[in-house]
Amino acid sequence: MELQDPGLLRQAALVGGEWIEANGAGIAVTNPSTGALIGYVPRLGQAETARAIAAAETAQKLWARRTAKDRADTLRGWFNLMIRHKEDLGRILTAEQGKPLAEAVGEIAYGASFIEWFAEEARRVYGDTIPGHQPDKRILVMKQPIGVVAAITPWNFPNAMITRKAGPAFAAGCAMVLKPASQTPFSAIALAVLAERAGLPSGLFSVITGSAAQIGAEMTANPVVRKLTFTGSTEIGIELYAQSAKTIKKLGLELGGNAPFIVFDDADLDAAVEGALIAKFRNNGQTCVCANRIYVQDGVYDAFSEKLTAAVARLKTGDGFTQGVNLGPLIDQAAVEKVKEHIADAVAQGAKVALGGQPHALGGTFFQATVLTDVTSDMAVAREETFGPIAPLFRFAHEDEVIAQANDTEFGLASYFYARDLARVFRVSEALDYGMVGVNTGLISTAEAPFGGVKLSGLGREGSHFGMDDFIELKYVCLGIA
Ligand SMILES: NC(=O)C1=CN([C@@H]2O[C@H](COP(=O)(O)OP(=O)(O)OC[C@H]3O[C@@H](n4cnc5c(N)ncnc54)[C@H](O)[C@@H]3O)[C@@H](O)[C@H]2O)C=CC1
Ligand SMILES: O=C(O)[C@H](O)CS(=O)(=O)O
Repeated sequence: MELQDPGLLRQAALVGGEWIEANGAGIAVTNPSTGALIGYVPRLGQAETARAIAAAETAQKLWARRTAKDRADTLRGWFNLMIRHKEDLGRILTAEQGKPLAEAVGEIAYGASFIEWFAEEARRVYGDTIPGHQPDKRILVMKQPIGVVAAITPWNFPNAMITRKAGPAFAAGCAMVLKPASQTPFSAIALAVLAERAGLPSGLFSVITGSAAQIGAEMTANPVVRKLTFTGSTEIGIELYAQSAKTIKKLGLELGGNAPFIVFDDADLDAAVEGALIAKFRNNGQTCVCANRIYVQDGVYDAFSEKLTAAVARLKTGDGFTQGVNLGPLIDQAAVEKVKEHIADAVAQGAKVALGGQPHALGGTFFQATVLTDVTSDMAVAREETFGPIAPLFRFAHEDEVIAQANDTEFGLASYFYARDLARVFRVSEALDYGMVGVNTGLISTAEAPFGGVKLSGLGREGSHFGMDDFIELKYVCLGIA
């Protein structure tokens, strides 16, 4: 891989301030576009995780004693390095995850924005004084870092899902032990290389590669870990939630989604098509906030369907390093099988393939961008998160009908709708049972806003000033001044 700074691609893990080299063994990391070997990372487990947690406990105490300004300055230095190296970080990300290079570099900027945002938030963690309940009492409320944080992150945003956690954690004065996804560890390792260069103290940030079950077991059982923050499937989130019960950890869970995307009769159709393209096809449909179900009101169904199909037909699928490619490969063969199953199930129940529907001629894990029409709520694609490039169109007649359909899921992460009537905008925003609502936009994720869901989509919020709270404990001090 051609990098301006080859030192960013390290075949090693960072354990308590010490680099453990893979030395040509361990977990092989391959390019999902070509199958080519990128390199190896060490196959570590419980012992190394325990060592990293112990080092984090020591480093965190010293880090928390620094001034907020000092922590902010270090984080800003990390941000500056991420931006300076964003092309290299993007190339590493495209190589191991597959998304088009422009989109990968965009993720680096998005990921860096969390470090920038929380460098600023670090200096605004304010406590409270409250009028005493007795003449000789004074009440203080202190905000202190929760301590050692364990983080487990997914392959689909191998940079931003880490910084969305590391930013507030380090800003608050915490330490972090991270297990990245085995498919995309090099993006995490490159972040650790830059964190060291930025002056993050040794042991404060560890990146452990290896057995997810063993590493996760230590993270959830070790009482030194006071918070676990996880982004990934609901299935694994539930497992980790249960594993954390015995040590009563604070949990941050960013889990699966099943986002509805609703187009009302009064929508701006061209804007709705543009919004549907980004909400559905960003990262080739491999995001938890992707539009999973597209509901179109009767009066505009045919026009919207025609416009969307024409726009999707213009999307180019291919290797993320090829100029002009919009959609990369799916992450693995299992993802391809799930897309095929959803299409086969829908067609068997009466849906029609308006575009695509087949594995791409490029082979491997490339799949045609697909538009399905006449989709109904009985089909698997309506109930399960596809995590791939299928745009299923559902027809509806009335507002209350589509709200009921949109909310008929155990997930509650992102939702979207296009309408111009102001009363409708408020009615529908309030009625959708989701953590996030995009109105007349298909792209809502930003460091300034609280990202997160309800129901089986998780717990807590990441980003915005709310994002600091998840890494802070409140301490009530009752002062007797008699
Ligand atoms: N809500 C959100 O922000 C996001 C949700 N997701 C969801 O995750 C799924 C796709 O991402 P994946 O990475 O395949 O999810 P996944 O849940 O299989 O893996 C996520 C992370 O958990 C680790 N992991 C897996 N089993 C584990 C165990 N037993 N103990 C400890 N760690 C374990 C994996 O190695 C990876 O690092 C989709 O359902 C998607 O919706 C993915 C990204 C963001
Ligand atoms: O992992 C994901 O899907 C991200 O949470 C989506 S986003 O934050 O990049 O929108």
